[in-house]
Amino acid sequence: MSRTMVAGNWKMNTTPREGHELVRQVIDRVGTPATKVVFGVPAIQLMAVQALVKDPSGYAVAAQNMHEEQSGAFTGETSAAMLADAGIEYVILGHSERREYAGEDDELINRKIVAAIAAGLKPIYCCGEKLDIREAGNQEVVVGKQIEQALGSLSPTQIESVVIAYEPVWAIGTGVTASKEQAQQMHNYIRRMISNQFGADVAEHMTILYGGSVKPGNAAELFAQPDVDGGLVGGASLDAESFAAIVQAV
Ligand SMILES: O=C(CO)COP(=O)(O)O
Repeated sequence: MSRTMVAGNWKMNTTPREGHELVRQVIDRVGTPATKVVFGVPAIQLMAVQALVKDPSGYAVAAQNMHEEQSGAFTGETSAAMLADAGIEYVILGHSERREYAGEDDELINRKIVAAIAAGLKPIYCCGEKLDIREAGNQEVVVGKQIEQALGSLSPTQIESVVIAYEPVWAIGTGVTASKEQAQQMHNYIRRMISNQFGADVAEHMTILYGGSVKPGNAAELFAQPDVDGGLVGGASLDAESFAAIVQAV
């Protein structure tokens, strides 16, 4: 099975009407994709977009967050079971914006990942270093620690549901992308880490996405790296033409 994927993370953008039009235009342009294509949409659009992507095959929907508890008095929150029952396949967890603005850390993200997998969802786990860490050359130590805390407790069966997205914080929304060498080096480090802990077969099948200013102009060279299996795309996923071009770059 191919491990490639292009996922859009719309963040807090698009009204339901705009989202509907965006998905329709992407499907119009791409048709049946040669890679898995995922729309990470605002909560209010999950079910409508899920209904839109049933046909043609190759598309799926991701939530952008969920709560770690199964149910209860958590006003405003969404549970893993709710997402799974709505037919949602993926959930983005640990995005740097949630770490920054909602104070999420890898201990909490680990609990969310475990809850997501238990409900049958596939977590897209985001990790990545800030600029000062990169400048000090400590990116592998920091990303390694994030992955250890968030994924280290998983069983070999649980880890098979996980997609990892490496998103250097300094590249998100800045227009500055990691070079293909920087991306490949970190992705290879992550794959070796997964191999050491969970075995070569798990590592070989794991989808590791790059995120951070992916655009039609840089997608092909990033995705051509042996350990870069596709992208998690923010700004460029909001434009059907750009997103379709990135999908076609895989
Ligand atoms: O955060 C991102 C995807 O989750 C990346 O965002 P940009 O593609 O806008 O840099």
